[in-house]
Amino acid sequence: MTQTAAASAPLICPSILASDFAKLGEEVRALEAAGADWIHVDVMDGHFVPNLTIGPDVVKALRPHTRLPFDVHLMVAPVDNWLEAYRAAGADILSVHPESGPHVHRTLGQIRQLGAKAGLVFNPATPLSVLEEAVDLVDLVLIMSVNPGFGGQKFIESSLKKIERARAILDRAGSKAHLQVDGGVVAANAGACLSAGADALVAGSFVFKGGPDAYAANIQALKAAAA
Ligand SMILES: O=C(CO)[C@@H](O)[C@H](O)COP(=O)(O)O
Ligand SMILES: [Fe+2]
Repeated sequence: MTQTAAASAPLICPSILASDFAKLGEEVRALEAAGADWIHVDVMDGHFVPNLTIGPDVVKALRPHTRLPFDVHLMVAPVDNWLEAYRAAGADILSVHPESGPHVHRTLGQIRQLGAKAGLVFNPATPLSVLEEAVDLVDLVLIMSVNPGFGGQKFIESSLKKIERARAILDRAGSKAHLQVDGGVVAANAGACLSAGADALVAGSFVFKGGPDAYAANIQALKAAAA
């Protein structure tokens, strides 16, 4: 098992999909105050995944509420025509699925040309062979530990082996890309994700449970998993 990236404190990336949508600005401010590292924004188009969520205008409206990076997970197909709008709205990281367009190599290049960090996302049944071909083009690899579309799902255990395999590919290539896990992440499996080689954890339901007064403790519980 490789430990390269997991040795330091993990990046905690709360997914605002689990927040109170009537108070999004407040929620983002509360997450920053509670010690979040990135704000994970799940963009769903009702086509690539069976849910519909956050457009670029919402990202733009949230931008003044925090200095934390916006980590935008695009579950949209075709995705290319949306990159510029989300970048202009204030996205710092734009992550795309290989299935969301015919030319993922070009898409990743476009994201970097826009001045954003480029992320590549792997669904549970998507093989990592694409990463072998695109490793030099990515700043972030996201392993989905649920099938995308909804928060609150159960962590798929076989994701741990996939995190290990992704870590091996990144290390072999000498890549400094972040390795992020998304879906069903809770304190009880966070340590295993980090031991497998992840350095960034997305968590929605776990961070938001208990309301704003509990955010700091919930984030701390995930960070403590690194120990
Ligand atoms: O991308 C997705 C789901 O498609 C995720 O970011 C979830 O929104 C994470 O929520 P939890 O599984 O932690 O509740
Ligand atoms: Fe996500």
